[in-house]
Amino acid sequence: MGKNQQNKKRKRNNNGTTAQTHPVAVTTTQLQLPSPPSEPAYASLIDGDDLECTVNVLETLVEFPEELGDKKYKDLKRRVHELYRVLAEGAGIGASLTSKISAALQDYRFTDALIYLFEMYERRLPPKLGALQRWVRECDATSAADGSHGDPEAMRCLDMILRIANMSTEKAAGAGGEKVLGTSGVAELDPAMDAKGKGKEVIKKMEVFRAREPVEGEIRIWEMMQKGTLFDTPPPTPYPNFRPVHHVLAADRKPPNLYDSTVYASSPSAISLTPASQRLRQPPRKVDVPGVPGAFVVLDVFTPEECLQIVRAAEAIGFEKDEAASGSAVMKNSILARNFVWLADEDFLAHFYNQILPFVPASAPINVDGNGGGKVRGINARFRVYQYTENQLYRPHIDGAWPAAGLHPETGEYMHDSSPAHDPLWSRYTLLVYLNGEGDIPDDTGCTTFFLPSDKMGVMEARSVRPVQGAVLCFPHGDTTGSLLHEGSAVGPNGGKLVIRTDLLYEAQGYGQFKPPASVGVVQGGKGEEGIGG
Ligand SMILES: O=C(O)CCC(=O)C(=O)O
Ligand SMILES: [Fe+2]
Repeated sequence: MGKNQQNKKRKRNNNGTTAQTHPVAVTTTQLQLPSPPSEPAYASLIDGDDLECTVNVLETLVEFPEELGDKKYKDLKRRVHELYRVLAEGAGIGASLTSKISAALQDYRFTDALIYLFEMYERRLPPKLGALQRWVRECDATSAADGSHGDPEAMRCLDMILRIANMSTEKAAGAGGEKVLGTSGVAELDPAMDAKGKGKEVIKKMEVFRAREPVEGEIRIWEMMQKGTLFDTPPPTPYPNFRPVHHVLAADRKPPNLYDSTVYASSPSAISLTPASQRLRQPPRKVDVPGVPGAFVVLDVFTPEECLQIVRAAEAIGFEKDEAASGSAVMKNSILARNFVWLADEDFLAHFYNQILPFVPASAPINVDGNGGGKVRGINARFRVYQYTENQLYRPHIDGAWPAAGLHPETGEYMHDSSPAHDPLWSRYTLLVYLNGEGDIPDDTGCTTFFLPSDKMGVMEARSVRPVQGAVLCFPHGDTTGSLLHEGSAVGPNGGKLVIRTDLLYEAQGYGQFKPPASVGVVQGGKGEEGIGG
């Protein structure tokens, strides 16, 4: 028995009971006859020596933070993180600020929101991922097809939200994260800005990133769709090797939608994969996205012919419209793409996974709260194939984590979360497969654009990635360290963009109590939910 446990036992034996008290009515007379407790009230739950010992440990770690790199502190770090949140929320500061920020954003009171956000940032109060995602959605700071960005005040709020989201990584990342810090350890407001944050450019547009220059052999799928040449002969109905496995009525979607949603499962021969010997450009290779930590493109994962087959299936079966019917998801001015929800078959998934496996992180990063660390295990079978036409976009958001969708092995029933309880899988990275590229999308439009805090408070860097046919863009999402704020930027005149969104799955078992927040990953879906859990 350890010293502290012995102590605890000794104290209990002395009293005969624990010091736990029950609420009793107290009269003035009783108050005049105090019997001072021999120990402070916390003795009932935490032993005085235990407490002292804990304080000592924490003091030492504050003095020697490099020690925290050791794996043995995983549990401690997680608990401290939870304690900090409880403290902040218990004092009512975090909770009330969170709701004030939400209310201000909902009412377009961006200046008020900015003040509360700055307070949250200065106090270093850690918000929950769900709150961050909601705020980002409420800013609705969408840019336009001409490249102009959203309301400058909304963009400034986004900038502050990003800095709040990055607080824990700044501390954890040391030098790597320091670029957003001012001399006091907290980024400072730019003196050139007035109280409303006006008088400065909000977005610093960086050069568009091309993972590769245009090459021979690209298939202009959008052009074919426009010209009516996607199919040589009218496609058969029902479309071969695809079958509906799940249908949700518009009103039952979360949040309610104006349109129903159907999931179509493919069978193994649905997409015929190009034999290795006939692949013109291989093998796949990885290119990091400059200035966007954690984001990279894997080129030539799919051939142009494979991309074409996917779009043919989606078009023949039908892209569905997607518009939230009520609630805050009825967004202010965003125009959303249409989508086709495809539950990919094992063969296709295995091919996709093998193509990207050499380039993806073998294990998920461990967050400051101790979550993460699970091994990479596969790709989420639930694909959302999106089709954006001119001016359509996907407003800025942070993607949420998702479970592994699949079919029940015996009943064949669609399961939103198909991984067994003893071996849970959750996503950690977003995968975006570009089905078309340069030839179909007018110059520098229709990119996936990341927003990052610059070294000036109130100014964000916009870093756009140009779609390249058959390439896959990968980046961290959910509560993974370094989750990235991004948008599907508006497509220019006469253009069309086709892209698949899915996720990279990691083991969640045994790595903290990782579970996505309630608003994330538990919704069934289309784009309406994406602002929350996309
Ligand atoms: O279309 C894009 O470039 C981005 C799509 C996206 O962010 C998503 O599906 O989560
Ligand atoms: Fe996204």
